[in-house]
Amino acid sequence: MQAAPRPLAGDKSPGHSAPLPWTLMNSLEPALNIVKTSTKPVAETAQHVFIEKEGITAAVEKITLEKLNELVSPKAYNTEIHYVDDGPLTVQYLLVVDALNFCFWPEEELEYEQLSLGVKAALEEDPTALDAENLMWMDGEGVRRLLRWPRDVPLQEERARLLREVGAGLMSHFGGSAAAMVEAAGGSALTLMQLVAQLFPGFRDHAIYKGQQVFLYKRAQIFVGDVYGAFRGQGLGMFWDIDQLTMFADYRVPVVLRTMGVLRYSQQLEDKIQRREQIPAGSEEEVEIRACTVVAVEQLREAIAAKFLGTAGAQLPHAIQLDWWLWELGERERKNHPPHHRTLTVYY
Ligand SMILES: Nc1nc2c(c(CN[C@H]3C=C[C@H](O)[C@@H]3O)cn2[C@@H]2O[C@H](COP(=O)(O)O)[C@@H](O)[C@H]2O)c(=O)[nH]1
Repeated sequence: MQAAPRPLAGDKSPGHSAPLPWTLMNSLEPALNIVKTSTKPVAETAQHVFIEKEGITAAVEKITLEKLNELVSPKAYNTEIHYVDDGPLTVQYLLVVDALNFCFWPEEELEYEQLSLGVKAALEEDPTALDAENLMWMDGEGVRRLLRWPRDVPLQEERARLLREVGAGLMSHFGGSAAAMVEAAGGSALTLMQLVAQLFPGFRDHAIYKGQQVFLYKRAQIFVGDVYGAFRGQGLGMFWDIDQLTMFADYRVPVVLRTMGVLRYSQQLEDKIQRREQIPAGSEEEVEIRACTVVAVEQLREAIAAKFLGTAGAQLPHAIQLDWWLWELGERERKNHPPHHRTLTVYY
């Protein structure tokens, strides 16, 4: 695999003065995939959530070559509900959306689409709406207006703080430009993931599970996946290691994997979720749900690779393309599916 181009000493790419150490770290260590490596041991010892081999086999059985081609098509990314102009403003838009892309469930009617369409409308109304210097002054009322919601949105003040954090981080490192931050990652998805998590604490989605640090980096990864999807893998969306990203550990996909028989919860956990009891952020149950979801999608991908090995015309979907399929399925079926787990958090 071609390593990311290493910035030459004194490289003066726009937005910063010296080569970024994390680019070197990731170009030297593309295998240093902290999400994959830290979620595996959780899945191996989990006591509340279990990955069912039979479920994986049954799910892959149903995937035809035609379905496979659908999963890898550029149309797999939903551009209807996003601002997409093939330019730097699309990157600014995606960073703002993914800074707010969490915890809609306390508001029954609020879904991800309200967020993506609300920010899109704000940008179409005022192209400077997402400029870093405006984000730096964002307040709770400004967030409610962004989402065009009739009342306060869940964690409204936190969402405002996270946007201020993005505005300040972009101003201090990349002249206010999210596109300059993407360019600084040198075409490496893992480098961009690390860069976002290092610059903006709100994206540093991790937990301590039985003393071990577990990285999920859901919003950092979804931002990279969204740039890849919105630019259809070209230009600013071209990442040589995009297949290193995992699925995005949210609260919708675990439900889909349960209905497919891929994930099984302990009776005790199932009862809590059925009672709509909150599962605390960082608890063993929460971390096991998220880590097992990541590992289960990796195992789905491996089983798909084995099934279609040598099949003419078959292209292996990236974990993020499997994610988009599972998430869209979960969104469509959410009224018929069992309840998702409810964790109050800024991470997903
Ligand atoms: N795993 C995964 N989680 C995702 C997404 C997206 C948006 N992606 C779309 C955009 C472009 C692509 O084409 C996708 O269609 C949102 N979420 C998460 O879901 C939850 C929201 O759920 P609900 O309350 O029902 O709206 C919340 O945690 C949110 O962060 C995804 O793609 N994957």
